[in-house]
Amino acid sequence: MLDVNDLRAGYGSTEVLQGVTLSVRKGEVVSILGRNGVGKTTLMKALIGLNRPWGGQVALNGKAVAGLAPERIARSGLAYVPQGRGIFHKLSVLENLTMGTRARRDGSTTVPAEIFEMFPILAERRNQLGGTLSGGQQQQLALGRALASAPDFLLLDEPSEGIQPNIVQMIGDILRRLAAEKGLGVLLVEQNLDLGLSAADRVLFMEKGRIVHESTPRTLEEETLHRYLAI
Ligand SMILES: Nc1ncnc2c1ncn2[C@@H]1O[C@H](COP(=O)(O)OP(=O)(O)OP(=O)(O)O)[C@@H](O)[C@H]1O
Repeated sequence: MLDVNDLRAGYGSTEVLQGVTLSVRKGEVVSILGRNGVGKTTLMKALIGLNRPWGGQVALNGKAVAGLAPERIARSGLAYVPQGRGIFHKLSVLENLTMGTRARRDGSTTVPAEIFEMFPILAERRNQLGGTLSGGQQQQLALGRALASAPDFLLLDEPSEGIQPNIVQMIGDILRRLAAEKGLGVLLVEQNLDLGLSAADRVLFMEKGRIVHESTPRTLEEETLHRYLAI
């Protein structure tokens, strides 16, 4: 579903992504783990078009999307939950969710009812300003907004950052469900090993702008965590 080949990107004259190659199948959850600064966020931004790739290919459902504007990539079915959530603080919960529908391919601007079923707190607080929600509620809003675009594929950058363990677990359960029931492909960048391992079918380790190791959560060896995460 998502095929990335030899992707390169950076800032100024510094190449951060030095040839990332990976693929994620329909219905699969893949985690990317790696130390601070190895390029995980840069990878997310290059995939969604916020950083223009310097080279390489990105294909979504077989369609080449590298170098397209973020809006066009979003309309191709890729949704992004950024690090820090990126919600609109001065807009209501419902308005935030409606922003997500802008990337829908069917032109609908109605927030799907299933988003409120998945996140009951968003239904309860639909008229409240985004900025007044707690961190965990904002993270649910960011995920709900991404899902409002009815994507085929979801990118998440550290969704567990700064939120309570019970919400982290809820997000992990939802990602698994979306993959299993809707066939969504999910690529997740995480520092939180619990979420990164419990939600994933496969785990990729990143170092110096490349994917250097792959494992399944079940077969992962402690030595690998030590080597790539210094744990
Ligand atoms: N806007 C920017 N301009 C210049 N350099 C940047 C910019 N953003 C990131 N970098 C640099 O690119 C490298 C990779 O950063 P990136 O944020 O992708 O890493 P990361 O693996 O996501 O780390 P973290 O877990 O800390 O978010 C780092 O050396 C960082 O300092």
